[in-house]
Amino acid sequence: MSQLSSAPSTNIKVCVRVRPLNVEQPSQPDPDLRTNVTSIECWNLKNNVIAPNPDYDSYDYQNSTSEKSKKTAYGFDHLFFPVSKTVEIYNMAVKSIVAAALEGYHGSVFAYGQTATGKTFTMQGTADEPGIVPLAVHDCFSYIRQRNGMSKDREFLLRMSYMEIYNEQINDLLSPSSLQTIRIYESRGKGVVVKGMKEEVVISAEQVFALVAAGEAHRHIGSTEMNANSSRSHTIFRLVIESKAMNTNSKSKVRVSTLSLVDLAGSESVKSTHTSGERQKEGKFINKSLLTLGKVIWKLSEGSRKNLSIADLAAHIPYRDSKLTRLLQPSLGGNAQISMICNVSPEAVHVEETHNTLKFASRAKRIKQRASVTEVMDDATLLQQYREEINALRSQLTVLVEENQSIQTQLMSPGGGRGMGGGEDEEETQAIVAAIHNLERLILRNADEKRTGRSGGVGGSGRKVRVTSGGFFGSNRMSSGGGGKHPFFERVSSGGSEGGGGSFGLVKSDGGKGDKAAVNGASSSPPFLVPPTQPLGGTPNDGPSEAMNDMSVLSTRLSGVSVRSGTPESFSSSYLDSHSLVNELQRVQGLLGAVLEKKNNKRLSMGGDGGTIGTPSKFSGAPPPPPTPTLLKPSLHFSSKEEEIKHLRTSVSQLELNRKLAKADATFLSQQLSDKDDMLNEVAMLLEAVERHQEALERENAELAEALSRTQGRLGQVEVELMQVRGGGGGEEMGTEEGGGGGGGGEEFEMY
Ligand SMILES: Nc1ncnc2c1ncn2[C@@H]1O[C@H](COP(=O)(O)OP(=O)(O)OP(=O)(O)O)[C@@H](O)[C@H]1O
Repeated sequence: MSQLSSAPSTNIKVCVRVRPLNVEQPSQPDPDLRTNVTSIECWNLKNNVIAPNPDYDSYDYQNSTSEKSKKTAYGFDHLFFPVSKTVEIYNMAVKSIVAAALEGYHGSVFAYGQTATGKTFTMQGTADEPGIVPLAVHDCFSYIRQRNGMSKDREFLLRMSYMEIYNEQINDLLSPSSLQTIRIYESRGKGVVVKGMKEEVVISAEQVFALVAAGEAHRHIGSTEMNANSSRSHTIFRLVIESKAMNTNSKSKVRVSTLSLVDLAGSESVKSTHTSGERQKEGKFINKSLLTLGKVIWKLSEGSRKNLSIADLAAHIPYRDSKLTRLLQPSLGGNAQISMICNVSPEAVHVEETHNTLKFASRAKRIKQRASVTEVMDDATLLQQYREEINALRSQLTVLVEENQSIQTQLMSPGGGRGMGGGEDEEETQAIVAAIHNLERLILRNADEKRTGRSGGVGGSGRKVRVTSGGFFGSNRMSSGGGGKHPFFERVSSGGSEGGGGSFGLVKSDGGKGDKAAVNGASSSPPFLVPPTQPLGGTPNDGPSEAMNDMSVLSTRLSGVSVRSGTPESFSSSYLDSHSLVNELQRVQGLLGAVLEKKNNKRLSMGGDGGTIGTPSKFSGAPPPPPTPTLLKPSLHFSSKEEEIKHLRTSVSQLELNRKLAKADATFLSQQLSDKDDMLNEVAMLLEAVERHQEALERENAELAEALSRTQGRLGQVEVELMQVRGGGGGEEMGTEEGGGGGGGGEEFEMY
């Protein structure tokens, strides 16, 4: 693995979005709020600064807010007023991260804030106002179609996963019924690895939306007094992006990056949400993990302030204290471009929560990151595997075509049995062509306009397109709100799936027809608009023709390939545990093997010359075609029947031997595979033990550090007291953790 280029060290980009007071009837005192100044309840918003409104005179506010809070102002990279649209936030704070992710830099976007402040509204959006996730997904695909920037003349393979952390348990939203347990472990060289998460190879924005919509049906949502559709879990949508230069040899380096879009559950107090029972339990888990995230952010910001190196810092950051921070460790750990969108409510009743969010945001703003492009030269990248398989299939095709031609020539020659078997040959050849085509269509290219569709990106000038509705969110098992929480994805989902367990066209193989329908969004349900400007309407990659699709199961099974992977949160190179892919390829190869065998037999019966038939690919699950039994060769002459029978027997036993060898090979290989699995399990167990040990050591360390800092604090106090006793007084105020300082531009506010 090599780090190609490193971006300069930058601070996390932090912006704050103030939600409207009343979303049903948004009325604002000032029509031009975006760049102007306004007061909303107890807050003054001015450009990128949010400060308490000294004139706000409610009794509750005056009595419930500390004097210090009333005088603390906060400044950010961007402050979005209640009238701001999500697309503005996207353009300002997220778009560049998406572009960088496609160029090889890891990127993460978080929505953070108190419950009901609009995190999900921001991340997912509605049909009228698409959120960060749909906007980013659209941009990804349109970026690939464009022919400029660092991605010029590159080919891409994208795959997505969708997960939630609910009550400290990671759930795979793409495969909710899977028995596979998801494990996070840290491995040397690979960093934090999530094992067992399903990943779907994706080729269009619509496919991603359909998958997310399917995942939404399984997300935990519940009603609280503050939010009828409150997320009870943190959700992480992630795209893994592999890309490599086109037209270079197949072993060229592959860039691997990830784009993580995180919708955190909201912090909540039992007092305001009035939860009890299950909701209260969920709330505790949410608050606990957010507290750990707060600690991690605080320590990271302190580390950046003191200019500590990432390695020095890593040992002292309590990533392991929650699944959330563990999963986010690679993003927060330095090698990613990050945007944090902090959502707040302007209501006076939530003023203290808003202060807490703003403090969190201010700390996050101090964290420095240095992202770099990761390039790997590795067979484990899916892109590399696909390319090699395509090459192997192409070689087989060439051989097959040559074989066909020679058979045809013989058939056409006088006495050659004209017209026999032509249709079958054609069918077989096309089966391989379709298999190649199906693999090819999973690889997206930016230099092939015809293949990848038309241009136009989010916020750009392309035409709007319609996809179908047909939602199934009413069946969300946790939703108490009837209509579900996420109207955008609800609407883009095509082909409803009641009860959450049905098929979603794109992911399930249904002979290719589900694929096509879902990608095209074709259905008779009423249409609606998806995020602006994405010109879809058809498959971005023109898939194989219907005729080809129908010809053979070969051609359909490879689309929508799922990979269950030990995916790298650390974006490492050798993480693919792509059993399903390999199985699929083995199956295809098996079928091709059978095709070749059939062809061989046909040729034998015609008296062909028994030449080589293709090189089996490395995934070949079928034994190589049997050697041509020489007894049938016209050149052989036997002096007697006995001699012929003897020869026949030898040939039969030779064939039997070949079969046994092939079987032994297969057994040997599968034994090796299972040994490897056992070994991996053992290593995983060992790693877990080491991890536990490390955790214990870290806890011990943390306790010692705390004791040390208490002692130092006490020492400081003693020194101050000593100075006071001596009459020196010190004069200076002791700094708090927040540090004060700054003096808010001559006003009576202190900038946090
Ligand atoms: N900027 C906004 N404009 C219009 N409506 C908004 C805005 N922000 C939030 N809302 C509305 O407020 C309600 C609560 O928003 P949302 O569910 O997104 O909050 P949340 O922060 O995700 O809450 P939780 O943490 O409980 O899941 C929703 O009905 C949403 O549509």
